[in-house]
Amino acid sequence: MKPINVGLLGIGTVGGGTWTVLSRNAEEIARRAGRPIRITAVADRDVALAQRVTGGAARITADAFELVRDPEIDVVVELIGGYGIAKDLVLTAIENGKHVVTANKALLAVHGKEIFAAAQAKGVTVAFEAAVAGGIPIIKALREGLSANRIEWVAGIINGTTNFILSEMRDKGLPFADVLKQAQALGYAEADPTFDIEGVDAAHKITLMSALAFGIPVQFDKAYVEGITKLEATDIKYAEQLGYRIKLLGIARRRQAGIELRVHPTLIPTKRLIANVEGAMNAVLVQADAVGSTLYYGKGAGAEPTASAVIADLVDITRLATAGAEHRVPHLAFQADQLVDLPILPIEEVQTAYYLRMRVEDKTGVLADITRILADGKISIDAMLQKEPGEGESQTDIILLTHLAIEGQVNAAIARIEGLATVVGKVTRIRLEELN
Ligand SMILES: NC(=O)c1ccc[n+]([C@@H]2O[C@H](COP(=O)([O-])OP(=O)(O)OC[C@H]3O[C@@H](n4cnc5c(N)ncnc54)[C@H](O)[C@@H]3O)[C@@H](O)[C@H]2O)c1
Ligand SMILES: N[C@@H](CCO)C(=O)O
Ligand code: NA
Repeated sequence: MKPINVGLLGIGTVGGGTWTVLSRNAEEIARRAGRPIRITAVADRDVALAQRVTGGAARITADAFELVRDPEIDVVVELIGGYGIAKDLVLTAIENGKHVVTANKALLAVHGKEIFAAAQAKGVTVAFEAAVAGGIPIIKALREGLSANRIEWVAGIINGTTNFILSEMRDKGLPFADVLKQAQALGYAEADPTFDIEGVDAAHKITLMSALAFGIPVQFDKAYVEGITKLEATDIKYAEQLGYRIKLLGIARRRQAGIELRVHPTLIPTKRLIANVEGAMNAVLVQADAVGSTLYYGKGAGAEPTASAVIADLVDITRLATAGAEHRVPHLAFQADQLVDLPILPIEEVQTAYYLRMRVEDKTGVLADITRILADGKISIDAMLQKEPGEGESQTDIILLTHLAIEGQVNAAIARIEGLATVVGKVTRIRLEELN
């Protein structure tokens, strides 16, 4: 049968992996897709790299625009990254009637509305399994596998770089900067690693999952984003003593008043499976009304795991090209004219539990003052850890875990606690999710 012709934009980490896996498993992939899938042309500004990887088995160009307009190309795979040129390339490919596969979560989280609308109007597909949790088929699960359910929440460890950093810091006591360098060398980190460590990459991914889970538009600008750069080793240690691990979690949760969409370091009970996801591994936990909770685990970054998702999308598109466009699955799980505009709740209205650490003068009555302030704010305490002052010290740490509370009220209580003469400096506040 006539092969489907793929034009590959960018042959770096993921592009290289895609080339390798597609070459290695060509026969088996063709048996699944119904037709051979061939990368016939590659555009990379590093022409020498493209020649090295392909060994002359594809046409190479430095001009990506030439490739997205090439009438011989059926599907464009965009693996350049970023919101810049990638956006123009994807829109031009769509305009030229080509299906698109991309791993670019930044592009879709920020410009998804425009890109999906353009694809819908043109009758082509933009597939993005690789954009969320790399090789884990979470897009397919949310879009197809769980389509009977009312999804309540999605929570995931969806950035390999930060999970790798947190694991290595905890287990080996290695400094942050060294571990970040390792993550970059292993090909996990984004071109700009601040996207990883400041939580932006995870926010791109949870934004996409929130659209798929709740049938809302893609709204990255409304996500609350907090990374791991301010996390202190002391809190990782105290959390362990209380039976929790700290993970950078992306959370999308349905509430009465709207949707919570947030990324931040989070205490999770160590006994939960997801708390034991270590290194560059990713995991996504989905709570839905009929099936209950389901957990998806695997490699969220790296050349071949990400290529696995890119190629699965290529297989879907190849089958679709044969079967006819009427078999298309909606990009965001819900029909394009059925999206609802549920508000994204501001972070002050979010409801979660909290870990609070404060340094206090070791005097009687301190704890009573603190608990009174919390009670005034309708914040109840679930657990407490009070350290003995060190030899010759007059100050000590108090760590409190709260039950569910409204963030705005917790912030107000923290301000009052910090105003107490017996409380030294700032209160450290980390959110906590029981995930049950
Ligand atoms: N690396 C991962 O583990 C991973 C996982 C999931 C998703 N992603 C996403 O996949 C995409 C690619 O990431 P990567 O890690 O493979 O990046 P990379 O930097 O390794 O590869 C990008 C390639 O694009 C080429 N390129 C850059 N600008 C170009 C231009 N204007 N024209 C032509 N070629 C150009 C570069 O020369 C390079 O070879 C990004 O969107 C990234 O977020 C990466
Ligand atoms: N930089 C990303 C790549 C996968 O999307 C991560 O570390 O998870
Ligand atoms: Na995926």
